[in-house]
Amino acid sequence: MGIQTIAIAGDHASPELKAVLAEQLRAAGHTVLDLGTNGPESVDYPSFADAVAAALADGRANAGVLICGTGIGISIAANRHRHVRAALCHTPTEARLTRLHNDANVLCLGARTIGVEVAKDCVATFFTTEFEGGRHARRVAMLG
Ligand SMILES: O=C(CO)[C@H](O)[C@H](O)COP(=O)(O)O
Repeated sequence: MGIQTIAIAGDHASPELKAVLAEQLRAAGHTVLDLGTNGPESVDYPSFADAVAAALADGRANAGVLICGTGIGISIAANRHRHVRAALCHTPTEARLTRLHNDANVLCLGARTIGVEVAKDCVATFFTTEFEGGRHARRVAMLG
């Protein structure tokens, strides 16, 4: 995917993992836009999905990472936005295939369901894998 400006956000389940992944992304040369949350207070994951979607829409970011407890709710919320292709990944294989086949622009992770090292591998794979195009471009275009 090349060097990106990456918006990262999540709910109250996310801050610890989010900090690790933000540091990993910075170390890889990306610019990171941290849209919160950064504390343990209970917050609502759809707001953070909306914040990353807005950053993609207005050009503040080219890609995103979203984290909630399972990654499920925040991926559902993110995919309500037509310009977002959010992929909930549990393995680097899924992260690779969703870039190759779906041109996913937001990686979703579950802070309560994934280990830190696997999450880091997902991030590393997602942001170094290019969309394959070809037959997949036709299908991605059909997503609207
Ligand atoms: O995973 C999530 C959504 O898919 C949320 O992180 C989870 O629902 C938050 O739960 P709680 O308010 O009990 O901490």
